[in-house]
Amino acid sequence: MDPTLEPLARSLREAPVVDRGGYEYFVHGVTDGVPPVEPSVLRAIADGIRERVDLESVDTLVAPEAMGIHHGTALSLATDVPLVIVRKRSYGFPDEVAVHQETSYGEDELFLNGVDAGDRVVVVDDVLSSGGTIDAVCGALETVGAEIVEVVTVLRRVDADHEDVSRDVTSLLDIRVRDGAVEIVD
Ligand SMILES: O=P(O)(O)OC[C@H]1O[C@H](OP(=O)(O)OP(=O)(O)O)[C@H](O)[C@@H]1O
Ligand SMILES: Nc1ncnc2[nH]cnc12
Repeated sequence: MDPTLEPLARSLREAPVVDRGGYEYFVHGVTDGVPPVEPSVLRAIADGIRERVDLESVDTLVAPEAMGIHHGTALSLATDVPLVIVRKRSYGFPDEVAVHQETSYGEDELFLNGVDAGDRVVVVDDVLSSGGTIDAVCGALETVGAEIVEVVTVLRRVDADHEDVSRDVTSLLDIRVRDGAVEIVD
C-alpha cells in the first residue's frame, strides 16, 4: 500500500459499522465528515489523486454533494483547478441538468450546473459502492457534452456490486466490510 495512505487505512479499520436497511454502512470522516478527518489525511488523499490522475489541462473538478465536497476542495486547493458541486437542490437555471441518483441504500435527485459542452472534467467522490452516484453524475455530464477525463473515488467497496457502472473508476484504497469492521483489500 502507498505508505502515505497508512493513516487513512488505520482509521478505516476503527470505523464503526451501522445498519442502513440491511446495508453495512461504515462511518468515517472520509465518507461522513464524522468523526473528524485529519488535515494530513485530506492532504494525503489529494496527493494520492494527483499521483494517479493527470490533471493537466482539466478545466473543472466535479464533486457530488455532500461527501465529494471536502475531497474536491482539497484537490482544488492543491491544483488550482476550479470545483463544481453537483447539488441535491435545483436552482431552476435554464441549462440545469437533473438526474436521478440511486445508491446502495437510498435515492435522490442531483442537479448539475456550471459545466459547459467541451469542458474537460474529473469527477471526485468519497466512495464507490453500487456506482449509482457515479452513473448519475456521468450521465448529467454527458448530457451537457462535457469530456470526462477520469472518475476517481477515495475508496472502492469491493463487497458491493458495481460491475455495471458505465465508467472505469480509479480509487486510492479498496475496502470491504467483514464481521462488522472495515478491511483494507491489498
Ligand atoms: O456508489 P453508490 O451506491 O452510489 O454510493 C456512493 C455514494 O453514496 C454516498 O452518497 P449519498 O448521496 O448517500 O450521501 P452524502 O450526501 O452523504 O454524500 C457517497 O457519498 C457516494 O456519493
Ligand atoms: N459512508 C458510507 N459507508 C459505507 N458505505 C457507503 N456507501 C456509500 N456511502 C457509504
